[in-house]
Amino acid sequence: MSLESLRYSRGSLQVLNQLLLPQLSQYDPVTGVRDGADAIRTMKVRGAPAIAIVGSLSLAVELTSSPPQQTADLLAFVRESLALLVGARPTAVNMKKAADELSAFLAEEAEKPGVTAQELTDSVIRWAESLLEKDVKDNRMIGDLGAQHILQTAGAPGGVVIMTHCNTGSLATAGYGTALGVVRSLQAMGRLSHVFCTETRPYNQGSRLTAYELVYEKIPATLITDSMAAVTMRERQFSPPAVVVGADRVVANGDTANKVGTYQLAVLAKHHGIPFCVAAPSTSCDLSLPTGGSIVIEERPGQELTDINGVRVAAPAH
Ligand SMILES: CSC[C@H]1O[C@H](OP(=O)(O)O)[C@H](O)[C@@H]1O
Repeated sequence: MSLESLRYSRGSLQVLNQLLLPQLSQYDPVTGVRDGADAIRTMKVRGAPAIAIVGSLSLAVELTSSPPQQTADLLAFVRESLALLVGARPTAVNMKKAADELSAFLAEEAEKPGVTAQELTDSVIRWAESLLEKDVKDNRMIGDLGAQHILQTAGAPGGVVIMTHCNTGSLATAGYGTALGVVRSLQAMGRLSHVFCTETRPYNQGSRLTAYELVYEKIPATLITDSMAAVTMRERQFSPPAVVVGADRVVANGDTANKVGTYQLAVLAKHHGIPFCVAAPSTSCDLSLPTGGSIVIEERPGQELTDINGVRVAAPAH
C-alpha cells in the first residue's frame, strides 16, 4: 500500500499536506477552486500530475456543492476557475493541458441540443474524476515499460541500482508514481538492488517525500545529499543501470524541464556512462513549444532556500 496524495469521493476532497511531511501526516480539506489553487501555489500539493488532478477535482467539489443554475454561469465559472488554477504554478504543463482539454470538452457538450446546466455540470465532474483512474493506469504502464527498458540495458541478471531526484511517487501523482513507478515495478519484478534518492534542495522533496515513500514500502534505498551524486555514481556499481527522473514539462524536441538539480545529474550520468531516463506521462508533454527555451521556469521565494521549518540557515541578504 502506497501513501495517498489525496482522498476523493464525490463532493469531498482532502489532500495530504506535504509541507508537514515527514513529521506529520495531515489531510486538509479542499472545498473549492480557491482552496485548490492555494494548495498548489503553497506546494501543500505538488508534482506535475497531482497538480492537475487536485486542481480539476477542486473544481468538481465546488460544482457538486454549488452547481450554477444557468449554462452561461457554468461556462463563465469553469473558465475563470481554470485560469486561476493554471496560474497557481507555471512550469508543469499538466494543469494547463487539463484546462485546455476540459474547456474543449465542455464547449462540445454545451453544443448538444437541449442540454441543461445540470447535465453539463455533471459532465465536468465526471471528466475531472476520470483523471484519477487514468493517472494511476498511466503510471503503472510507465513503471513497467521503464523497468523493462532499464533491464534490457542492465546486461546481467540480478538487481539493478537506480538513482532518482526530487519526488515522483504516489505523492506527486494519483498513485504509483512516474520515475518512482519505475522503481516500484523493478521492485515488484525482484530486480531492484538499491535506490539512491537525492535530498533535492531547497524544498527537500527527496529527503522529506521520496525517502518517506521508500521507507514506508521497505524499498532498499539510501538518501544522499545532492552533492553526493557524483561520488555515488562513481563508487556504487551502477554498471549501466540508470538515473531515472520525472518531468514537469517535455517539449517538442525532447527538451525537459524538471526540478532544479536534474541538469547536473544528467551531466554527471553522461560523464559516468550511466543511462539517464525521464519517466513522464503524456499529460506532461507540451508539443506546442518547440524547444525548452520557451518553458517558463518557476522562481520561488528566497526563504524556501534560506529557511528550514521557519529556522534561518543562511545569512540574510543585505
Ligand atoms: C511526477 S512529478 C514531476 C515533477 O514535479 C516535481 O516538482 P514540484 O515538487 O516542484 O512540484 C519535480 O519537478 C518532479 O520531477
